[in-house]
Amino acid sequence: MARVLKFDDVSVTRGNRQIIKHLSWEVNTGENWAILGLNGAGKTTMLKMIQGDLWPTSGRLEVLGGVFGHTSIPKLKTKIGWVSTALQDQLHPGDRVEGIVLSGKFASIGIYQPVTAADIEEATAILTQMGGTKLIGKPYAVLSQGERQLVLIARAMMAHPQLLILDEPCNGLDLFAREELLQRVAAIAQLPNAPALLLVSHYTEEILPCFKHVLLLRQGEIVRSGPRQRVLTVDNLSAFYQKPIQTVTVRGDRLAVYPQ
Ligand SMILES: Nc1ncnc2c1ncn2[C@@H]1O[C@H](COP(=O)(O)OP(=O)(O)OP(=O)(O)O)[C@@H](O)[C@H]1O
Repeated sequence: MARVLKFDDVSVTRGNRQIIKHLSWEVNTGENWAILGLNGAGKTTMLKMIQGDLWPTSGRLEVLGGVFGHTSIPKLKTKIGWVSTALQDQLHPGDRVEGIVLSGKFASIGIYQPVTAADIEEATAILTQMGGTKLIGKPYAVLSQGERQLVLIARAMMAHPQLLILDEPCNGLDLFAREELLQRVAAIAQLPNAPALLLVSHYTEEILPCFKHVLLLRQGEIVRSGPRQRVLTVDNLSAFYQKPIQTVTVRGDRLAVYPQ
């Protein structure tokens, strides 16, 4: 497949307000993108569209080779991994970690289909690979925020996704849990059959070097998009936030941004 997704003049209207405005954007195979935007910019709306939970009011949207209106959304969902605190809210508190990971195979909340011994083996292997062996057997409700995010990533990987959406995955994580989670994301990017990664974050320092493309979204419109070196400049970011900012480069290629 040559490309992962393509927004072509996509708009979303709610009431008399356009919350996504004539958005055109393309993610090609092999690209990982980060999306930055202040609260209310329309990031969640974009992600909901990509997963087929919300349809464009106008325009054309293509995700993993399927054009909305001509493709099966339930089938599409099985190819997309989704990690977000919104998904955490939908999980059943009493479900055990291994069951949650297994449910990723069916893109369901809970398991309603037969599970094979190979499935169980794979879920255990994924959890082990991610350093989550100690979580096996624990109910979801008792997990820390960092552990919950780890389980969601493992769940997403269970489906062998072609696209992995990370919607503010570091929300609520302490300093060390955040770095740990980011390193897991970096490891996923290195996998031979790595999914395309789409990260939504409020913090530029979470944009790991594996995210070589960045989109800046403001009030439903793309302000800038393209290779990170061209987008993440002091001038662009000051113009984007409409406030003077200063930047500090941390941990190699990661950029921390502060108001001046
Ligand atoms: N169903 C809806 N009806 C009316 N307005 C909506 C609806 N859904 C979203 N909006 C509005 O659209 C705008 C974009 O919302 P969205 O949740 O996509 O922003 P966001 O960039 O994800 O914000 P945040 O960073 O706070 O999560 C917001 O102003 C929101 O109030």
